[in-house]
Amino acid sequence: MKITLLCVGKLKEKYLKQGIDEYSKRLSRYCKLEIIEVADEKAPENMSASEEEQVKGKEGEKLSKYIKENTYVIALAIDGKQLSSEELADKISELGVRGNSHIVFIIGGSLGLSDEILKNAHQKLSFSKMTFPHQLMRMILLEQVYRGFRIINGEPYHK
Ligand SMILES: C[S@@+](CC[C@H](N)C(=O)[O-])C[C@H]1O[C@@H](n2cnc3c(N)ncnc32)[C@H](O)[C@@H]1O
Repeated sequence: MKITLLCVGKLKEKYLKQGIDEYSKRLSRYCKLEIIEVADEKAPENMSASEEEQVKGKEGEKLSKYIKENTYVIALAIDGKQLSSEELADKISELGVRGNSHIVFIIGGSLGLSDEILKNAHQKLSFSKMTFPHQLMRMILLEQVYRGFRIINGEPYHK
């Protein structure tokens, strides 16, 4: 199975880089992992709502270039559907069985994802009602995907 993380913005924090490297290494046993970053647009304070939409739209266009056919697209969104770790594992497993062996997770930038990206995704996934910084979200997602593969394979993992 191939897993792509499609992200707006660069990963800058060293401590997060270390965590992401660790989970990428662990995941290499289970899937082919690819992390793609697209540049974020400048988003100064005090932008109007329409300016914010423009920023998200431009970022969305950059993301779209990397969304290929025959992939299952999961957009991370606060108002998406919440899943337990077991349910995420089931989803990954089900997609693998159905032959959708390429999942693309999309993480937005500081303003979130464009309506277009959210509308076209197969699923919107929420990790809670709280807002996480996009760089941290990347690591949390990788940990949950790793946990998912451990669950699928019936392998022990700390509770
Ligand atoms: C800083 S957040 C964006 C906040 C923005 N105000 C919004 O409502 O989307 C950056 C990205 O991280 C992801 N994210 C942050 N918190 C999340 C959560 N609780 N569940 C799912 N994704 C989340 C989303 O992809 C979001 O676009």
